[in-house]
Amino acid sequence: MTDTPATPIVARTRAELARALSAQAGSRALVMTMGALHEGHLSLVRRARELADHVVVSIFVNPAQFAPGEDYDAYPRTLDADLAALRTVGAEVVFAPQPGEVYPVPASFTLDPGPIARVLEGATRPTHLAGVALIVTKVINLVRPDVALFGQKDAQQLAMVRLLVRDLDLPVRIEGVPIARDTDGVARSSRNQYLSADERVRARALSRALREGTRVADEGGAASAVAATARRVLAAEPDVGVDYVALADADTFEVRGEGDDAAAAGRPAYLLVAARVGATRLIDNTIVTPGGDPR
Ligand SMILES: Nc1ncnc2c1ncn2[C@@H]1O[C@H](COP(=O)(O)OP(=O)(O)OP(=O)(O)O)[C@@H](O)[C@H]1O
Ligand SMILES: CC(C)(CO)[C@@H](O)C(=O)[O-]
Ligand code: BAL
Repeated sequence: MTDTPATPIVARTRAELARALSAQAGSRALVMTMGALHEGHLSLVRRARELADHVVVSIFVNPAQFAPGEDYDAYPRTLDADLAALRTVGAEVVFAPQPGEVYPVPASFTLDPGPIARVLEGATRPTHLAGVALIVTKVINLVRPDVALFGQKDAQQLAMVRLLVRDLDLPVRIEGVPIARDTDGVARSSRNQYLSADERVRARALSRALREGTRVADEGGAASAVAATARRVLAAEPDVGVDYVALADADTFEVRGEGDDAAAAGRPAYLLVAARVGATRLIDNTIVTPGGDPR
């Protein structure tokens, strides 16, 4: 008998979700997304299938994590194509609610992730990670997974989710999944759809900056030299506006400043970049281990 993956069951309400979950026995993995699925998302689902008997994917463009003026309305919504893609990787249940189902009354309760929400992504998007924390908590409570998977592309989000689970004792294991890249090095991202052909070429500067920074670290360069090299690569690309280039400790996500070279030497750190290519804001990162050479 051939095992043809079925089209996932789509639950649009909490009641439909509860019904779909009640039919599952065994362990369950959750992959949360905002849809417009690409190979990065599918790699999370494939890994989820290795880790649990059942996989639930949420598709929800979460208004709470967008500030006024950001791209909440423009964000691509492609549910039919998403379901077809999920069929190929064997996700069984898709939770795809409308905002009114998830936030049924004007919500009064908020979550403050603390200092991690105020640096880097949080400096540019001050309410973003609080909005992510809220939806992650809610969907984990609704789905009750054994394991939830998040991409390392959103490294700060992953670090924040680990803190959330630790601090609030959420009964779930968090698994990070490596960044999926296109053949030109660009990290897969739903927002890549916004790029013109010319901008798409310019977007390569982000991963190039990470590669150059990694080279400097591998040659023994100190954290400040690694960051300066990545910054130079981005500055050389026309029409690319840098929000930040930074290093953050891989364990604590403590952001390394000027003068932290000695503390950063020999410790794995995220080298993180955020930049606007035309009107599209992209992020990327890699892990480096800076040395002690200030250059
Ligand atoms: N290239 C990628 N590699 C690994 N994980 C990814 C990648 N892109 C997204 N993810 C992960 O998929 C999950 C859902 O992300 P999301 O739906 O926001 O996709 P996205 O492509 O990051 O979208 P956006 O362009 O809005 O940032 C997150 O855990 C995110 O880190
Ligand atoms: C985790 C998430 C699905 C919450 O809306 C979102 O922030 C994302 O797609 O990374
Ligand atoms: N992947 C992060 C979701 C956001 O930018 O809102």
